[in-house]
Amino acid sequence: MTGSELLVLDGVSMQYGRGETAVTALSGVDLTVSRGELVAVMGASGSGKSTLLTVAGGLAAPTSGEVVVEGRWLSQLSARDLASLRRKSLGFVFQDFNLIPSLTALENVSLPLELDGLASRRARRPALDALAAVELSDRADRYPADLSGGQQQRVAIARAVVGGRSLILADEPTGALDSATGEIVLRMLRNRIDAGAGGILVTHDARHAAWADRIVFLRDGRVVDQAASAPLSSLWEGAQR
Ligand SMILES: Nc1ncnc2c1ncn2[C@@H]1O[C@H](COP(=O)(O)OP(=O)(O)OP(=O)(O)O)[C@@H](O)[C@H]1O
Repeated sequence: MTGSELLVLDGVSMQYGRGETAVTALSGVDLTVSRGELVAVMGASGSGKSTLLTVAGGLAAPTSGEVVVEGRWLSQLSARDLASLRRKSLGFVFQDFNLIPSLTALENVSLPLELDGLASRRARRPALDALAAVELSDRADRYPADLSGGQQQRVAIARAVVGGRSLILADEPTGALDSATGEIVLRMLRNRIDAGAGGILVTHDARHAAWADRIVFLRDGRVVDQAASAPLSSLWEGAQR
């Protein structure tokens, strides 16, 4: 490792169940995500995309192989240290936003910091900064129900990066949004990555994958191809002309 890697998957395989009913969801996956890098993961339904995020985020241990987040081998961590690393280093963004309806945008973004033991008074400033970065300062006191889908997803991105969380794992974050709103959300995600985070973006949409630096294609749990996204985005731009 060179030190700029936020995430390394080294020969990661994941099997659900045992015996005849066992399903191999990932098979020998090698993947690195560095600071400032967004990697899109594409593949058919059932190809292992969500499993890859689950394993990368330390939510499940792989059957074999190693996951290294910010230089720390997840297999070597106690359950407590793993939970702490997840809270401090990782941010998840889901298709359905997953905001807490009874909390304002600001409170939703503050929550991970408060769960980490920061007094809510002290969590306010970094939470406001994170909301400003997704251009939602003026919506800080609104509840999720008063925000559009795109605004809710931008709050979710703010929550994912608040307090210097460095690795963003996004599972179809644009799935519930129309394509123009999806583009705005991806631009915000891209801005956060350019500011020094790193991320994985699972998407079915090649136009959205074009926001990434690299695209990894999964089939039956294996990485079958990798491409720089530039040719894809120029293809798309060409098609728009
Ligand atoms: N908890 C589980 N128990 C058993 N099998 C599972 C479980 N989760 C996923 N699988 C299986 O593992 C394989 C990969 O699933 P996964 O959800 O990672 O794929 P995916 O590419 O994210 O699919 P989709 O695009 O439909 O969300 C599939 O065959 C799926 O049925």
